[in-house]
Amino acid sequence: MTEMFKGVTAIAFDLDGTLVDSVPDLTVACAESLQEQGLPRCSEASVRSWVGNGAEMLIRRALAWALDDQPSEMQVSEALSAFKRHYEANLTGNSRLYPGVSDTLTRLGERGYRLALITNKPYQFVPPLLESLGIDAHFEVVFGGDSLPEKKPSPLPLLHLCQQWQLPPQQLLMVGDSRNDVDAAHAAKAASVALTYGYNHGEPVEDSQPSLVLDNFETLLAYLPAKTEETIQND
Ligand SMILES: O=C(O)COP(=O)(O)O
Ligand SMILES: [Mg+2]
Repeated sequence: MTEMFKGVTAIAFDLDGTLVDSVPDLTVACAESLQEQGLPRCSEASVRSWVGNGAEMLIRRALAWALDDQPSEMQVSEALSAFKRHYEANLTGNSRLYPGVSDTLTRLGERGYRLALITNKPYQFVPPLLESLGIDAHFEVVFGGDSLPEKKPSPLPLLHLCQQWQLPPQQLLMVGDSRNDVDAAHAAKAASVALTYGYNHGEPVEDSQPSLVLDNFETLLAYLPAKTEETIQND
């Protein structure tokens, strides 16, 4: 199984649902913003199925649920700015890294892989969240959902990273929890690992046909052995 990702030299990680269980704090911010609009508060289970396509889409889905109708653009913009205000005030109170994340990132770095973070979360929240969880130093490059003109499932962030690192996409592995990550990897012609514990709109993530499905983050280590100078040059 160590041959499976033989050509891989760089790994891009998704954030929410892959490295961190952020839904408890997203739920508070989302529920507070609905309540400010005079609407019912949403549950954590609902947010778990709405998250994954960025903050604006999360708010659109929450408003559509609370109104039982499509929201106006004015409602979206008001609820979105309320959401951002609440989320910024409490980014990590109840957000936790999944088991093994910190050690596994350290080991992968030691093994010679270049590590990047590609999330659909608005960029303004990403560096403070990574710092507060103590994992910011692992990533050479960090893209948020608004860092580039398109976000996942577009392949653009992955292709942009490859261009920046002068890497053929075949050398990139995308590790995520949702079809947005897997579809982006497929479209970029990169390999993908899908983790089953995250958020995938209530559907099994294996349906999107990733290269590999794993139940635990640290199992990645079994598939990604140390890169020697020779393998890096020959890849
Ligand atoms: O903000 C979101 O929708 C989630 O972002 P991520 O799963 O791409 O990290
Ligand atoms: Mg995710």
